[in-house]
Amino acid sequence: MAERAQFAKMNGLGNEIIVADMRGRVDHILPAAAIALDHDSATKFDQIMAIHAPRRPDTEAFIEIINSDGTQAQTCGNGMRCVVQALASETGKREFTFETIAGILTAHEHPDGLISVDMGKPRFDWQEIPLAEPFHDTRQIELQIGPIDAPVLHSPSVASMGNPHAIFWVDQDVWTYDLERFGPLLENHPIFPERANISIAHVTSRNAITLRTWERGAGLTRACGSAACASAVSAARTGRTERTVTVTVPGGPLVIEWLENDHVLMTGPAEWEFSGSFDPATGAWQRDESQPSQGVA
Ligand SMILES: N[C@H](CCC[C@H](N)C(=O)O)C(=O)O
Repeated sequence: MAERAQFAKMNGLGNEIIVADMRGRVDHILPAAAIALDHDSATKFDQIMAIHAPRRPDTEAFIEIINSDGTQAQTCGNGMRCVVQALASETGKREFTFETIAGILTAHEHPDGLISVDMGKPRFDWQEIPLAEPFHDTRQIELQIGPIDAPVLHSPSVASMGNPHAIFWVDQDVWTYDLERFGPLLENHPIFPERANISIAHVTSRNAITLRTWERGAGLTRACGSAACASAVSAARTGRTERTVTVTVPGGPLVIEWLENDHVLMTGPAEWEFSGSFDPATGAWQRDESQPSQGVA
């Protein structure tokens, strides 16, 4: 059995996050441990954010992101806010620079407790999303689901926020679509060689979008920060909205700003639930006896 690591169960607008403290260790959280934690109702999660010691001197930490099916993700906006809240309460710092497998991210905590994450630049090139075949205009690609002559969802915009996203635009309430049924089919469609996060987006004004997401490797979630970013930039780029929008996901609102320097800034809350320790090899865990701090260590 590996030595136990500390974790905090948190959420970002209902996106279920485990922030795990893997600093000072050489092991990594195994897929089997992630799957075991997800199968326990108390620790059921959408992503684990594993904080490892920095690999680069200009960063606070290297963050590994693990979906509930044990696969890795390149980015997780809601999870990054949880990491910031955990480290801010541990260190008193408010500004952070992190490394993920997708690159460098910066984030800061505001005095009111909301957290902004600079999610980097969106990418729209079909090879970078990636798609399996060339589409020169990714504002709208040929893909549909449902009867051929009356598709239920069709012509999504596609974008990468480090991870792949497809956004289907609808003009009715997003809850009227059976995303639980269509999500897995679209996530695994051959057009997406690395699978994709699948969202349904309803633009309700020049500054507002309502969004539901079926996440790659995690299924239906109450919030997906990178999908909120991908839908905001895709809405602006197709002329549907301005560059600053409130994206309301099932868990609540996120403010997304597509800045002049092409970076996408996401602002929203994070919430601490409880802490414990776990075995990164098996997922066996226990709750801390006392719950004094809101940090992760
Ligand atoms: N919940 C995350 C996204 C996780 C992405 C993951 N499902 C993948 O790309 O595999 C977010 O807030 O951005």
